[in-house]
Order: sequence, then structure tokens, then C-alpha cells
Amino acid sequence: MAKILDGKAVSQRVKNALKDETEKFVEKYGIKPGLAVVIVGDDPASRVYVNSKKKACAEIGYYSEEHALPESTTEGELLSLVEKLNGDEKIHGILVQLPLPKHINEEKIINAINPKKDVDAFHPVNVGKIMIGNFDFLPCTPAGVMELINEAGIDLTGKNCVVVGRSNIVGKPQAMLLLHKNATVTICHSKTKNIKEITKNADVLVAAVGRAQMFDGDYIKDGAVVIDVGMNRLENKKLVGDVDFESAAKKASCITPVPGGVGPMTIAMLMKNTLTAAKNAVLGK
Ligand SMILES: NC(=O)C1=CN([C@@H]2O[C@H](COP(=O)(O)OP(=O)(O)OC[C@H]3O[C@@H](n4cnc5c(N)ncnc54)[C@H](OP(=O)(O)O)[C@@H]3O)[C@@H](O)[C@H]2O)C=CC1
Ligand SMILES: Nc1nc(=O)c2c([nH]1)NC[C@@H]1CN(c3ccc(C(=O)N[C@@H](CCC(=O)O)C(=O)O)cc3)C=[N+]21
Repeated sequence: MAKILDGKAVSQRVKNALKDETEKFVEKYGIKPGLAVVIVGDDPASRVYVNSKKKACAEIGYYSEEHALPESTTEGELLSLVEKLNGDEKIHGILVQLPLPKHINEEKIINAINPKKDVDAFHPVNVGKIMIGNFDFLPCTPAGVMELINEAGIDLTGKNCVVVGRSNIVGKPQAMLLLHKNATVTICHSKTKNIKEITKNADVLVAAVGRAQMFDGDYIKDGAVVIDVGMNRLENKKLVGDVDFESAAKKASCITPVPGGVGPMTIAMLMKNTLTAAKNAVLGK
């Protein structure tokens, strides 16, 4: 049976360490790291994430603000809020929850966030820095995955890593971070032919597709490390990943559960980025 990579436990350790660091920061500079979370509309799933971000801020000792705007908010109104937060000294990190309503251009909003406050690392300046390998922030979900792999003591050098999914927020940056660790990386997507043949050769599989339980044991190589980024709500309200945990766990050496795997790590990495942003701000970086 596979070893379970416990994202809840690892994220708690990360948050505990951040709490200690934050106490020192507050003592030295007399200010708290501050995070603003902006949410437009009332998608219940988004609400859950926003609430857990708020809770994590309180736990670690950050200042946090929530801006919950109605679905009818215009692009101009959202841009004005982002501008206001860019200029607000109490705020070191800005997170605009995605997806945004269809009438708002996401790219425009992301581009408006001051890159120094872009704790999601979605701004083109930060995306470019990640590509080069010299960055302030790592995108939270891929960084959380790397932290879990690292905690498990897995060396990625020369390993065949397969990422399924190529979104700007998960798949693409994930592939880049694996590459930085000297893995041989394959990216699959909806136009990829014979996905199973590719994933069956993966020493490390990262599933980030958004298809409930797509990857069963047949997709997994014996002894593989299986990382499940997917978050899918079934009709019975149960939350499942992109991996069919029961059957994949029979083949894998290590596997992340959903819930309790990558999700909590995403929040922990957001918290880490917020402290980094606050430190850079006080140092005038
Ligand atoms: N744990 C966490 O913290 C987070 C979890 N998530 C979850 O991760 C999943 C992916 O999120 P995100 O990247 O934003 O999703 P997107 O919908 O933006 O991207 C999905 C990707 O999967 C590919 N894809 C879709 N169907 C298939 C298929 N049948 N075979 C192969 N590839 C396929 C798409 O290909 P193409 O490009 O060709 O369309 C696309 O690249 C979702 O379940 C989401 O809820 C997301 C963010 C954070
Ligand atoms: N600007 C922006 N940044 C994001 O990072 C971002 C976003 N928009 N939009 C939505 C996705 C999704 N996401 C998750 C974060 C935590 C959990 C998480 O903590 N999940 C818990 C379960 C939560 C539940 O029960 O629903 C777990 O896996 O254990 C999940 C998903 C961040 N995202």
C-alpha cells in the first residue's frame, strides 16, 4: 500500500514555522504582514477557499482584509479596488480569486496587480521570473506540490515526470518547477493522444485536469509518486480528485489524498508568499 503524503500535516508545519517568523517580523518592524483577498460573485466553492485563507491569516498572525463584491461589479470598479490596494501600505499581498465573472477580463485584472504584491505569482513579470528561475514568489499550488515531494525525501533528478493539464495557474508552472529540479518533464492536455501510455511511464504523475477520478490504477506505473491536484465535487457533494485513489494507491509508492493533500499546501504557500512580500516591502526591495 502506498505511503500517503499528508498535506494537512505538512501545511501545518509550514504554518507553524511562518507563525514563529511572523512574531519576529512584527517585533522588529512593528507591522503585520497584510493580505487582501478579493472575491467577485458568490460561488460556494470559492467561498470555501476564501474562508480558509482568512483562517490561516488569523492563525499565523497576519492582518487580512476580505473584499466580497457582487456578481454585477464592473471591470472598472474591480480595477479601482486593485489600484487602491496597490497603494495601501497595510497590504503586502493581493489575491483576486479566480475565475472572475465572464464580463470581467481576467488578464486585465492580473496585469493591474503590482507584481510585488502578486502573491499568486500570476502577473506576467512573475511568470517570466519563474521561467528564468530567479523569482520572489512561486505559484501556490505548484509550490505546494514541490514542498510535498521534497518532504517525502524524493529526489527528482532524471525522473520522468508527467504533468496532465497545462493551465497558467497549475500545469504550466508545475512543469517548470519540476524542470528546475532536473526532472525530465512531459506535459499532457486534452489534445494528447494515448495519455495512458505516457502516464504509465511516469515516475511522478501530477494530475491537474479537473476530471473526477480519471486516473485509475491502469494509468499508474508500479512504484510511482502520484500527486492529485484535482478538486471535483460529485453529485453526492463528496470532494474527489482527478485520481481514483483506491485503485491508484495499489500501484503507487506515494500518493496525495483529496481532501487533505495539495489543497491545504496551496494555502500554506500563499501564506509563505505573503510574508515574503511583507519582508521585501520593509526592505524596500
Ligand atoms: N489543490 C488546489 O489548490 C487547486 C486545485 N485546482 C484543481 O485542479 C484542477 C485543474 O485546475 P486548472 O488547471 O485551473 O483547470 P483548467 O480547466 O484551467 O485546466 C485543465 C487542463 O486539463 C486539460 N484537460 C482537460 N480534460 C482533459 C482530459 N480528458 N485529458 C487530458 N487533459 C485534459 C486541459 O487541456 P486543454 O488545455 O487542452 O484544454 C487543461 O490544460 C481542477 O480540478 C481544479 O479545481 C486548481 C487550483 C488549485
Ligand atoms: N487567485 C486564485 N488563487 C488560487 O490559489 C485559487 C483561485 N484563485 N481560485 C480557485 C483555486 C482553487 N484553490 C484551492 C485552494 C485550497 C483548497 C483546499 O484547501 N482544499 C481542501 C478542501 C476544501 C473543501 O472541503 O472544499 C483540501 O483539499 O483538503 C482547494 C482549492 C485555490 N485557487
